[in-house]
Amino acid sequence: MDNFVWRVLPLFALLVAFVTFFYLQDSYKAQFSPFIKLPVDDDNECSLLPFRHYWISSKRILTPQGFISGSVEINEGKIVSVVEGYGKQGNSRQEEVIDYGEAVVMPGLIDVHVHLDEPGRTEWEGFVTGTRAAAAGGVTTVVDMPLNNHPTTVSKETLELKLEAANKKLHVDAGFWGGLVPENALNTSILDGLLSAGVLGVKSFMCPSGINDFPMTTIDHIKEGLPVLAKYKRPLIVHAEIQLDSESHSELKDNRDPRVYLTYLNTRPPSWEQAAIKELVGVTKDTIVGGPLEGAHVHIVHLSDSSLSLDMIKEAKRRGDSISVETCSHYLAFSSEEIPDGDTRFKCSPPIRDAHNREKLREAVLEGHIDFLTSDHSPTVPELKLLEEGDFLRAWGGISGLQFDLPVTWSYGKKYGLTLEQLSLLWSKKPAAFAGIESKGTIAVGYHADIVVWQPEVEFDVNENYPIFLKHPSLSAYMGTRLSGKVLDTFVRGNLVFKEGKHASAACGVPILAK
Ligand SMILES: NC(=O)N[C@H]1NC(=O)NC1=O
Ligand SMILES: [Zn+2]
Ligand SMILES: [Zn+2]
Repeated sequence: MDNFVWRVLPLFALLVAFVTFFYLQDSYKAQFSPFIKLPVDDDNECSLLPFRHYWISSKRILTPQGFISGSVEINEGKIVSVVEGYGKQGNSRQEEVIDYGEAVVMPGLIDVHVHLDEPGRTEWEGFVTGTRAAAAGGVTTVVDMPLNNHPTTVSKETLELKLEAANKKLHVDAGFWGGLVPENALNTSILDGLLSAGVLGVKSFMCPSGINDFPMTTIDHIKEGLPVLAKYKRPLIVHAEIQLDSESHSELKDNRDPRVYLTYLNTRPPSWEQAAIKELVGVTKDTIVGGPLEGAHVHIVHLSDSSLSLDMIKEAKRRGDSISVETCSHYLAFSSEEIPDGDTRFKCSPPIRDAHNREKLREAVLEGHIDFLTSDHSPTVPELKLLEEGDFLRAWGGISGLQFDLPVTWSYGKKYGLTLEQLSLLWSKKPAAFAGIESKGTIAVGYHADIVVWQPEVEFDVNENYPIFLKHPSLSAYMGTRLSGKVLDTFVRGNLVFKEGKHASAACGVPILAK
């Protein structure tokens, strides 16, 4: 008997030591250890805060009922109470209250249109740089596009590659769009597999995408895909341009200077957007309640043309089609007249059009005809932007903007009458509802504590000294501009992931998969 005790006792002691060690490790990591209450060393940590239960207080907190002065109580990543009255935090301990004074506390931005290009083209962007820049800009969720990465995300297997590539690299949360291409449109079991695997919807191009393994779809391919999407109640998002090579454009070709922006602008007239949208609204009429495509939804990405294209979308909405539309920061900020010769940072498709078009687009935003805003962050390597040659015709089309979503749309928006309340709906609540991630985008009880704290009145210059966290800061379309709206701190599910220029060292964003 004695013998037995002496044999078992050391083993038992060893087991207790092991269990205690791992318990302490884990609870230390998760920051709710009952033993350790000291501020954590932030190396390898998700949050720059030492606690999981705390209060954020401010005189300007944006809630669904408007601005309040008060505090938001956060516990384990969620908002557990919103209390009116500045300085009243119930029975909180002083050190667990972060007081932001006059700074605005707002839902984090949700940018549902970014190309982070991983796997396969990390030299263009990548999950680490892209999501660090997002966090620095107050963007707490991104939804990544199925192309510019290689292979493109067009099947269950390629989505798995993307998820593998994103593992431990996300500094904010990320959802993923799949791609609708002829192959999976004509073999809907592949499309079914992609949707079952959790993409939030699928994206297609009605013109060449610029990426070889992402071929364009015609309206017939789209008609094949929509019933499958209807079954899952997930949107089809469309790059709506159809290449029309009219004679007047071929005449222009002989005599054109590729360094002049107008040369490029003339190659992609509004009629391209109009042709695509005309075909799309011919299909969305069947999405009305009781129609043969009920449950399907079509979303038009990056609308640039604010004339006939917008009229057709408005008319389709009026008759009850399930259709929505986004525009991007750069179409609201810039006009073709201002783009300097050779400055290919501003090349994108559809192109940035003239100031009159921009005014009408801004009006449409104010009047609620544009459902939400995105960046269409689509960078590349400097060599493909051909900045030296300044050749608008051959340069990569895509604008780098992700880090500046908030200050750009605010700086220009406030000049044409956009309010902070409208801005927040356009960047948080509406894109959350659209992408089916409704646990996000609002400061109210039960929602994820995804929050940006910023100072709308503070101006700053975007120059070589400004910390841009993207892979290629020099490609930023906002380099050289003065903007209003300084982001102080960013919280993702309660983790303080960015504070006054510094990131939490661990990447604790999670992939968002549709069920
Ligand atoms: N492939 C890709 O990212 N294309 C994007 N770039 C752009 O300017 N418009 C787009 O659709
Ligand atoms: Zn596009
Ligand atoms: Zn895009």
